[in-house]
Amino acid sequence: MYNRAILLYNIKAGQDKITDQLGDIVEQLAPHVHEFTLLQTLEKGEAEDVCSRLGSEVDLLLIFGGDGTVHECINGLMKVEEEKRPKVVILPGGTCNDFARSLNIRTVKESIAAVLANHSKKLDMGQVNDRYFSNFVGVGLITEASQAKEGHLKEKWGKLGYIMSAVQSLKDPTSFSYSLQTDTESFEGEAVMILAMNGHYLGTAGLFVQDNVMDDGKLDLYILKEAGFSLLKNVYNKSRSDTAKEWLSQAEDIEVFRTNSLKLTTDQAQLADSDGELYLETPLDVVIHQKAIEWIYLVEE
Ligand SMILES: Nc1ncnc2c1ncn2[C@@H]1O[C@H](COP(=O)(O)OP(=O)(O)OP(=O)(O)O)[C@@H](O)[C@H]1O
Repeated sequence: MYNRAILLYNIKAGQDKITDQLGDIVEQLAPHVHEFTLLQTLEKGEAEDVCSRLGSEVDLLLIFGGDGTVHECINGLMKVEEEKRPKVVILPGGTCNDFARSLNIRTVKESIAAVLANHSKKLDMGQVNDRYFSNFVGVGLITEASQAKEGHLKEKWGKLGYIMSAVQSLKDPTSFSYSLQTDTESFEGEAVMILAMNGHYLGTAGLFVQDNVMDDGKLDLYILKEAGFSLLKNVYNKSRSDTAKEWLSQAEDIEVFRTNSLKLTTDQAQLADSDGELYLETPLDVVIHQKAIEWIYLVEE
C-alpha cells in the first residue's frame, strides 16, 4: 500500500485522449493508495516544478505523458534529496514513450500491471550541463528528427513512422567537426550525429549494445559518421517491431563506447537534443548519476 501518490498527466502528449483513461487507471490503482492526487500539468515547466516541490512528500509518482513530460519530471525529482525521491512509474501517453520502452512498458495496461506486480529498480540518470535526462542527449541528425516530430510528419505518419520518415527524407545530413573527451579517451573528427544514451530506445527503435544495463553508471556513446547514415536508415526501416537488436555488430561507420562521462565541443555551436527536447547547445558536459531514481518496470515473460 502506498501512503501518498500523485498521478501527474499531460493532456497535450501523444494522440490518444489522456483524460478518457484516467477513470480506469484510478479505479484499478486506488485500492493500493491511501491518498491519491490527480494533477494536470497545464504548461511547460509546471511538471518540473510540481516534482521538485512535492516529490519528497509522496511515495509514488505516476507520470502520464510522453518522453517530454518524463524529462520535466526527472528534472524536478533530481532536485529532491536522493533518499526522499518517490518511486516512479510511466503511463505511456506520448508519441514514442522511449524511456517507458526501456522499462518494458508499452501500454497503460502494462503500467498498471507493473504497479500491481511492484518490481522496481534504481536506475542511472544523465546530466548534461545543468539539466538532467532519462533517455539520451545528442547533437546532429537527432535534432532534425525531433524537429520533424513536432511538425506535420507527426500527423501524417502517426505514432511509429515519423522518425523513420524524417531520417529517410534527409538526403545529405550535415556533418560537423567535434572534439570529444571521455573518462579514458579523446577523439576528434567529423560526424553527422553524436548520441549519449542512457535508455535503450530512440524513436521507438531499439539500440542495444552488449551489457548496456541502466544501473552501472555508464552511458552508451554513439558516434555516427556520414558513411554510417545509410546503415541508420536501414535500422529505422527494420525497427518498427523493435527487432533491430543485432544491427550494431555490423556497423563499421558507427562507433560505440561505454563511458562514465563526456565533454563534447563542436567547431560551431550545435543545438542539442535531450529526451526529444531542444533547448541546449554545445559545448556539452555530460555525467551520469548512478542509481538515482527508483523506477517501476515490467518483468518480461
Ligand atoms: N509541463 C507541461 N505541461 C503541459 N504541456 C506540456 C508540458 N511540457 C510539455 N508540454 C507540451 O506537451 C507536448 C509534448 O508532450 P510529451 O513530449 O510528453 O509527449 P509527446 O511529444 O507526444 O511524446 P514523446 O516525447 O514520447 O515522443 C508538447 O506539445 C509540449 O509543448
